[in-house]
Amino acid sequence: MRAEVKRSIIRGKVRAPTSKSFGIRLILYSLLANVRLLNVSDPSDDIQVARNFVKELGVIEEKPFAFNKVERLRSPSSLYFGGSATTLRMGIPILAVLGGRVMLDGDSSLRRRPLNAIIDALKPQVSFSSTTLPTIMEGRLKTDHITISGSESSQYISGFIYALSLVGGGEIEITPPISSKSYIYMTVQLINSLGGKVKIKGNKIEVEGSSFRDYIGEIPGDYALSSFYAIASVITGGEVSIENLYPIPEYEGDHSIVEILSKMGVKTEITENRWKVFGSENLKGVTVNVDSFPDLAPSIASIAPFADSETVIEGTKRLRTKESDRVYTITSTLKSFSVKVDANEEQIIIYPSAIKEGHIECPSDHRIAMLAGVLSLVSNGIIDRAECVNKSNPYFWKDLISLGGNINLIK
Ligand SMILES: O=C(O)C1=C[C@@H](OP(=O)(O)O)[C@@H](O)[C@H](O)C1
Ligand SMILES: C=C(OP(=O)(O)O)C(=O)O
Repeated sequence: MRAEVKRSIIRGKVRAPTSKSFGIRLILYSLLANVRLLNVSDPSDDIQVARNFVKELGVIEEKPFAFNKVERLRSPSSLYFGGSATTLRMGIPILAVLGGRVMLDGDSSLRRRPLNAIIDALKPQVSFSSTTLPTIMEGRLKTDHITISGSESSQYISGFIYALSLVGGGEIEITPPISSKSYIYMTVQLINSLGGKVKIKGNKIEVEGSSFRDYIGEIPGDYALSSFYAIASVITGGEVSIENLYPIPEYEGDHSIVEILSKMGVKTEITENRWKVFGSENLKGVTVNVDSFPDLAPSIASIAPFADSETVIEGTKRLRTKESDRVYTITSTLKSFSVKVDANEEQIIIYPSAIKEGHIECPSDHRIAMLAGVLSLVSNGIIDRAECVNKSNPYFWKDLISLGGNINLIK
């Protein structure tokens, strides 16, 4: 699908897209208790992957997104994870405690992404035929003390919290540096809010056996995905109100985008579950390390060219192993819109620029299409393979159109 985007003013009210991270966690929680999700009508690709995963393990979906926990989970012989590294890397620890022999695979994007840390952590009890997908995983994890590197992905650690909750508890020792910490906090807070007993003690996480409460409720809104709507309103001279978000917790995370944009000069107001954005007098560049919340890099890159000073995105090393090599795809997308940008191993530097019409093909990375879509609302632009946004937010183009976006979608 091609999205032809013309200069627009983005303004109005919109419901936040549901959070991919919370959504996957809540679906995986059906391995521990019954789950009823009340606000999923058109699931994203990654939510669909998580839904299929729990059903392959034996969870019963009584009706759409109404999951019944089962006493005895099964070990499937093959599983397909699409492009969802969160479901894959949280799923591997769960499969390890269940034991068995299973072929794991994913799409071409997921096949490029590393699994070294989890393979090292599980040997010799669990073996893998390859260090990337497709791979055959065989064996069972018998120990309740795991040591794993924290520098590749936090998703493994979130997965072990679920896995140890399944088998009555244990301890995770994380070898520093610990990246994407905010997602570990998200997992701990969610599990503890539902009856779990998980404690973070320095670089160790203690998981106690527990009885878990059922979850009946919505998937909270996603700040990182909503930030594209907020930024689109700022750079096109509009105002938006984004509903159905969660109250900002004390730990940093995707919700830190609100503070980052405020520091750049964006006028915002946060109430209980609503994020109101009122434009900005003038935008200032910002220096921000994204190691704890890497998904914000494309969002920050979409507003940075409009600031009157340079923006430095630090902690970018692990962006190379996301759905695309995001150091390359962020810089090449910005350059296709005539933005002045530099990059090295640790940083992306974006300079004030007068952007011009751009044209990209989505590089199998939903957030890069969103970056290009937002820039195009100022300079005109074309995004081919625009359906790639469905990985996390199938409403992206429709929401922008409902907010005044002059966008033509050509199948
Ligand atoms: O746990 C999660 O929900 C996520 C963790 C992050 O990955 P890493 O921990 O690999 O950085 C993030 O990039 C991903 O989009 C979602
Ligand atoms: C990296 C991302 O997702 P995942 O790791 O789940 O593929 C993302 O949503 O930007």
